[in-house]
Amino acid sequence: RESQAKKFIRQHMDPVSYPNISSSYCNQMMRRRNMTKGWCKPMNTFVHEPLVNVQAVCFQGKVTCKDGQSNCYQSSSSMSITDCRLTTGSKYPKCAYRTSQKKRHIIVACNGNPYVPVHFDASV
Ligand SMILES: Nc1ncnc2c1ncn2[C@@H]1O[C@H](C(=O)NS(=O)(=O)C[C@H]2[C@@H](O)[C@H](n3ccc(=O)[nH]c3=O)O[C@@H]2CO)[C@@H](O)[C@H]1O
Repeated sequence: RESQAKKFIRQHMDPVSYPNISSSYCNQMMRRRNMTKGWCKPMNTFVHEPLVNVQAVCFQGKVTCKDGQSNCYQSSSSMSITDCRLTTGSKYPKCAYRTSQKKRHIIVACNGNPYVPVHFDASV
């Protein structure tokens, strides 16, 4: 069984493939990281920073999560991310994504011991 921490890494970490992000990056990565099985995940962000830098966010600016919980943290610096958003005409099992590269502060939820990211809440 996949831990929440491992799931976060699978779904949101891609430290290596910045900056030559092509327009097909999301179509490839959403499949490769298993987010197009059974359904097309509507929205997903990949973070192009070293894992240790993203893990450090759990000890940065405390903010309220979208779900009202208080275990969310906003990165003090902006990070290179790629947002993958399902296109309107997309029909399962053909999951077609728009790839957009951004520099944003990320907001993650953290849990457990060690206290690590377990959920990607938003970017600002
Ligand atoms: N406070 C918490 N503390 C601890 N755990 C918490 C907490 N909150 C949720 N979980 C857990 O996380 C799990 C999970 O998958 N939540 S999810 O909302 O569906 C994820 C969103 C995100 O993947 C993606 N998205 C969204 C925006 C964006 O910019 N970038 C971007 O990628 O879209 C998804 C839907 O929005 C779930 O098991 C829930 O229990």
